[in-house]
Amino acid sequence: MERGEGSRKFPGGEEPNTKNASNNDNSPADVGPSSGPLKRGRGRPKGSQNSKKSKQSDRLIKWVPLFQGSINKVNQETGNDELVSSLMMRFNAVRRRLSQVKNVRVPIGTNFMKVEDSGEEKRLAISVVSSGKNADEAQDPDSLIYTGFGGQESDQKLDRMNLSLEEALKKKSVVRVIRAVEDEKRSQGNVYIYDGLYSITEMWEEKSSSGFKVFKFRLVRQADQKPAFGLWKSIEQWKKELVTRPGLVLEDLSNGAENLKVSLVNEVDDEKGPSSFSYITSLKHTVIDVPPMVDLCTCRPKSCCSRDDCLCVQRNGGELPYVDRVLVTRRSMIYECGDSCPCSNDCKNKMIGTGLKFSLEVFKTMDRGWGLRSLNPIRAGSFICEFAGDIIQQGDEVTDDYIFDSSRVSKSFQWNYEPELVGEDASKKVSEVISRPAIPFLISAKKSGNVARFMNHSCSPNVMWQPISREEKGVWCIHIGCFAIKHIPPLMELTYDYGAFTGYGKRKTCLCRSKKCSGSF
Ligand SMILES: C[S@@+](CC[C@H](N)C(=O)[O-])C[C@H]1O[C@@H](n2cnc3c(N)ncnc32)[C@H](O)[C@@H]1O
Repeated sequence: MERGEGSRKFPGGEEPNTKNASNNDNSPADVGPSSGPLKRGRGRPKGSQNSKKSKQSDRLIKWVPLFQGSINKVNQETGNDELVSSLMMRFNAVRRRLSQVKNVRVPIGTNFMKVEDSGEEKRLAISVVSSGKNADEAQDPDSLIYTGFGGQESDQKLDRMNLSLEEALKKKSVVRVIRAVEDEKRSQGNVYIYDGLYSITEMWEEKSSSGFKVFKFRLVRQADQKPAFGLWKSIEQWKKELVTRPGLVLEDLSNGAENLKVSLVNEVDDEKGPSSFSYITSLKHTVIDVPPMVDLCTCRPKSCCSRDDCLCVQRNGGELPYVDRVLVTRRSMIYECGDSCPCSNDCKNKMIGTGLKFSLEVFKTMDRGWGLRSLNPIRAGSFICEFAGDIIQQGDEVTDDYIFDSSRVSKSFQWNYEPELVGEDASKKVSEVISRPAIPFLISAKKSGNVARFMNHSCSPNVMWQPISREEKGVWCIHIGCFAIKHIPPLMELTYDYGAFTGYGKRKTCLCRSKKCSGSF
């Protein structure tokens, strides 16, 4: 049944393509990107256990003008992709912050609009969010049988949502469908996929397992739409049996070096793989953090990772950089617990060296050689991989295509949350500017490297890099961690901004196809 499933919690942020339904009768609107989130949900009693959250929402309403301040009138009218993307990033930063305080709900149900019909006002269903919990809904990518609304302990009535779905059937109008799949990374979570337009082709009544009348609606996906939910279903199958993946060249490019297989796929031409290199999982030579730090974390195993006890966490301004394995604040340097810290490997302040979290795929692009993507959806802020390779000494001649240069300046973007938007002290703001290290460092992944060497450049990237320092055998060493800037759906190419050309290597013409492409990198 759909009812009650809206209370599923999503710590750590929103899912790719998640929609929040306004006018949703089923579950209270909450913090989310659409018009719904800032209102208190209808039917939620004042002074209930949600009142704390309502206060938080009220605080948000107060600060909305600040949020909108940077959008000029023309853009408010027309919008544009870049602006929407940047707004979503700011919104998600606030959401990440609020998720640290309280979990976030995604409503399940139907969205409707009011229409005039022969002088009568009617409700017409326009979108449906399916939980996928009902056996009929879970499997078929081209259709689903949707259960109507009503209590589980009485007959459903032909009113409100059920009436709006019946109206869409009568009018032969389309509904937008959002379908859920289980989030394999979080036992309590779902990922919501926008699956395009469906028609309601049939409606009937039947008895539920508890003996009450329920309405059922058959929804059929309209033809000639790109697969969305269907693609996720195919990916589920490939992950179970990699050999079924079309274009598979190699099951594991890392040859067992990584904790998860890195598949190699070519659906474009006959090339059998990239030129050879040694697969390593971390930086071969370490870069010593300057100035060297001598203090090591002294916390005891059980108390490690907390704000007060852990010296490493205190170096991060007293805040844990990761919450639920998601990077919550980007800084010039993040200090992780290291070799001499007494904490275990699942310490909340350790990310580097903990292995891949997503099934990654190196694939042949149409025109930029090989690229990298994931078979799993990736939440904004998730750690993707380290940039592994050899450290190039200053003064060495650098000519290869696999250079990571920390002195390149990338386009700035707003990723950290803005304290004033959640009513917090503005002085808590952490600068977005990743200050360039005193001695810039260069990594070459030409001879030795990992999956990061396949990440192509984009002027509108979905991955960012973050310097991370941790103690290894008594010295503090810098690593480069790659994190998702946005929620990234499966099979979307992972790209980062290489930054402005500094003279190392060759300047190249950019083929990223972003609307904001600067032409070269
Ligand atoms: C670090 S490698 C990335 C992996 C590479 N595509 C491969 O096949 O091994 C960087 C090189 O990829 C190509 N490349 C990356 N991003 C590109 C872009 N936006 N436009 C054109 N070529 C790109 C360029 O040849 C660049 O020197």
